[in-house]
Parts: sequence; structure tokens; C-alpha cells
Amino acid sequence: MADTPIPLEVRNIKKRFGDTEVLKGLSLQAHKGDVITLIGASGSGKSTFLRCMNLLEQPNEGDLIVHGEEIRFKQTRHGREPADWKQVVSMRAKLSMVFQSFNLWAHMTLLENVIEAPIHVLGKSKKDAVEKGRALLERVGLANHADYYPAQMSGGQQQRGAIARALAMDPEVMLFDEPTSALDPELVGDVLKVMRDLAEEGRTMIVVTHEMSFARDVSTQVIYLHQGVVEEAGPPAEVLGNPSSERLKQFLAPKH
Ligand SMILES: Nc1ncnc2c1ncn2[C@@H]1O[C@H](COP(=O)(O)OP(=O)(O)OP(=O)(O)O)[C@@H](O)[C@H]1O
Repeated sequence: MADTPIPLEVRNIKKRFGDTEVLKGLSLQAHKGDVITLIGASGSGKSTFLRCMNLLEQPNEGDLIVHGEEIRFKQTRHGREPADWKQVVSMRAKLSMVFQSFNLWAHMTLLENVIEAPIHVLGKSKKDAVEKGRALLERVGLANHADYYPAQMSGGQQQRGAIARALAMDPEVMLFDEPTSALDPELVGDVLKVMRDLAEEGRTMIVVTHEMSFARDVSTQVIYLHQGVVEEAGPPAEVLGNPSSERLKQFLAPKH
């Protein structure tokens, strides 16, 4: 039997904004069931790295291989661009992203938000999309909110709704960009609980986070970035429990 392709491989990504190189050759491999957390000080490049993975930012150099398929690029006078945007659309369907602040469509109900992409991107029937959408809303504790508009929901509910929407694509990998940092503290726990459950189920996830307890308890791998370089990476017990870099020790030290 042929080997199942790795859900996501990123090789030697470099990204410049103007003259500043903010990612200096970053790589990772997300195998099935991996939960990779990206940690580091503000401005170290975590979000840019994540956004390069689904081409919300265009890396200047480096390769992306999604479920065994390499993304093709071309050089234009504006720089490097994907050679085939259709390939990007199908690749993004495999890499669902949950953003920092709830990016549900304001003019649609929660259920409409969840079924939109399965119908229009994956070509599912409305009946199937609704059935699956309702099951996903139940999963994230929002079975009674299907007909609510985002403005009628708390930040935590919207964020759990955004997770249901991402799950509706049945992605290979879920990308999370600081999913709890815009929430009031009392709402953080519910969202982290949903993410912990997903990890336990074996979902492949890459998570930019400042939640060290999540990184410690849930990750299979922690990557500590400093100024666009991987300073330390490995299992949480090593990277967080026994860091070798002085900088990482300082980063982890309790702040008063
Ligand atoms: N669109 C952009 N144009 C110019 N510079 C940018 C842009 N996006 C990010 N940067 C710069 O790239 C660097 C990395 O930013 P990034 O948001 O990836 O860091 P981060 O580690 O996610 O930070 P935080 O924890 O504060 O979100 C920063 O110096 C930032 O100012």
C-alpha cells in the first residue's frame, strides 16, 4: 500500500517586507495528528509564518507541499506568485484557518456561515451541508445558536462557530492564529476546550499561541521563533520543560 502523504510540509520559507527579512528560512513537517504550536515574542514572525502556509502572505522563497502536492510558483514583475490560483483554492480547502478575531460573515446566520464553503467550494448538496453543519455546531456547544447572527453571539461563541466552520471543510490541517487572544479571559477556556478535544481526536493542527499551558499540555511539538529563525524546537517537555536557549528561558520566565 502506498504511503499516505504528509498533510503539510513547509521547506525553507523566506519572507521579506520591503528590505526586512522577517522569515529567514523556516521549515516544518506536520504529520497526521501532530499539534504544532508556534511560540515567540511579539514580532518574531509567528503569524507571518502561518499565513505563508496557506498563501495569505506570499513567501519570497521556499516550498509548500500539501498532502503530497507541491504548490507551483512563478516569477512575475511583482515578485513570486502562485502559478495557478485554482491550485491555491483547492489547497486552502485542505488548510482551514481560524483567525484571531472571529471572522464569521456578519450578514449570515451561524449555520449559513458553516455551510457556505462546503456548498460553494466542495460542491456538497445543501441537505448534506446542513446535516453536517448542525452536527458540528453541536460538537462545539452551539446547537441552539444555528439561527443567530454573529452580532448576537459572544466572542467565545463566535470563535467556536469559526472552528465549526473550519471543520466543515474536513481539512487536512487546521491553522489557528492566536485564536483566544482577542477574547475576554472568561471565554478563553471554552475555546481551548474545543481545541483540546480536536487534538485528542487526532486532528492535525498548527497553532500560533501565547497560551503556554495549551502549548505544554496539548502540543506534540513546540517551535520557538526568534526574529524569523527557529531558535528551539521539539517536544514540549524538552522545549518548555528544559530549554537550552537563554532567550527562551527568559521568554518563559513568569512576568510580574
Ligand atoms: N504586511 C506587513 N507589512 C510589513 N511588515 C509586516 C507585515 N506583516 C508583518 N510585518 C512585520 O513582520 C514581523 C513579524 O510579524 P508577525 O505578525 O508575523 O509577528 P508575530 O510573532 O505573529 O507577532 P504577535 O505575537 O505580536 O502577533 C513584524 O516586525 C511585523 O511588523
